Amino acid sequence: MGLLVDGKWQDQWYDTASTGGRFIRSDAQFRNWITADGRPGPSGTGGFRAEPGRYHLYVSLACPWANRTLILRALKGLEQMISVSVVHPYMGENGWTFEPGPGVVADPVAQAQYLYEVYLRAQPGYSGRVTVPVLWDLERDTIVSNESSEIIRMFNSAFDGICASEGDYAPQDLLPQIDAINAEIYDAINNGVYKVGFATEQAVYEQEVQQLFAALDKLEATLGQQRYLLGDVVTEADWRLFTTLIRFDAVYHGHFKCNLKRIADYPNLWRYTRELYQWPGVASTVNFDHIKQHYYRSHHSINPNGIVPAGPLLNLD
Ligand SMILES: N[C@@H](CCC(=O)N[C@@H](CS)C(=O)NCC(=O)O)C(=O)O
Repeated sequence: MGLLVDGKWQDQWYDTASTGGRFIRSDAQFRNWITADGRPGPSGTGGFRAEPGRYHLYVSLACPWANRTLILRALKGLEQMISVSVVHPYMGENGWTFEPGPGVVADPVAQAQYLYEVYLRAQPGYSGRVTVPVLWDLERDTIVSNESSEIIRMFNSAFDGICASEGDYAPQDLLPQIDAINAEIYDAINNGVYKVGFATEQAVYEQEVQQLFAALDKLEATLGQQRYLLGDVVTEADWRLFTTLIRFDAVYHGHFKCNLKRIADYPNLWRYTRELYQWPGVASTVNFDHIKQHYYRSHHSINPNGIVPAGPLLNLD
C-alpha cells in the first residue's frame, strides 16, 4: 500500500510511529456533489448535474466504505444509470489495481492498471491516499467525490427527478438524529475496527477495543427495544452500520483482533445484520471472497504469511 506525493506513487504503510501507535484516518480530498440541477452542494464546486450514464463508480468489494455506495445505488435503482468498476481484492505495493481476477471489473475510462492513475487523470499533482470509493464524471473527465458518506447522500436524492426508485434514507426531519448517530458509530465502530486493527501499541489497542465493544453493547440494547437504529424505519445510519457488521465476524474478529465477542454472539445485532443482508439487492453487494482475500493478504504487518482462514461459517439466511 502507498500514497501519491506530488503525483508520484510511493509505497508506504500507515505511519503510526509518529502518532503513538494510533491509526489516524486522513480526510478525503474530492468533495463535490452531484445535484438535481447542477448547483453546488454543501462543499466543492457546481456543474455536476444528475444525468443517466454520466457517472462511474470505482469500488472495492472488500471495502466497507465502498459497500455503502453500492447499497444505496442498489436501493435507489441506479444500476443502469451509474456504471461500476471493481478493483482486485489484493492491495499491494501499487495500492488498488485492476489486475484481472474473479469479480474484478476493468476501468472503462482510461483502461488504468492502477487506481492511482485515475486520481492522476483528475489531478496530475495529487498528494494523498488513493482510496475507494471514487465517483467519476465521464463528461468532465474528473473525480466528483471520494467520500463515501457524501456519495450516499447524493445517491439518496439527486437522481429522484430522473426515475430513481422511491425511498428516502435521510429524510429532512430525521437528519439531526441520523447525523448524530452516524458520528458516534463512525468513531467507535466503522473507524473503530480500524483503530483497533492498525494499533501498534498494546495500550492503544486495549483502549480502542474497549471503546468498540462498549459501543456494540449499547447498540445491542437499543436494538432490543426497536427494529432499526432510529425506530421503525430503516435509514442511512443502518446501512452505514451494516457494512461494518457484515464484515465483523469474517475479518475484524480475527484479523483485526476485535475478539471480545462475535456479532453472532449478540442476538439483536445478529438478527439486525441478517435482516439487512436479506433486503432485496443488498446481498449481491457483499462478496466474502473479496473481503477475506483483501484483509488477510494485504496487511503484511498484521498477517505476514498472508494465509486466508477457511472460516467462519456464517448463516445469513
Ligand atoms: N473517507 C473515505 C475512506 C475510504 C477508505 O479509506 N477506503 C479504503 C478501503 S476500505 C482505502 O481505499 N484505503 C487505501 C489507503 O488508505 O491507501 C470514505 O469513506 O470514502
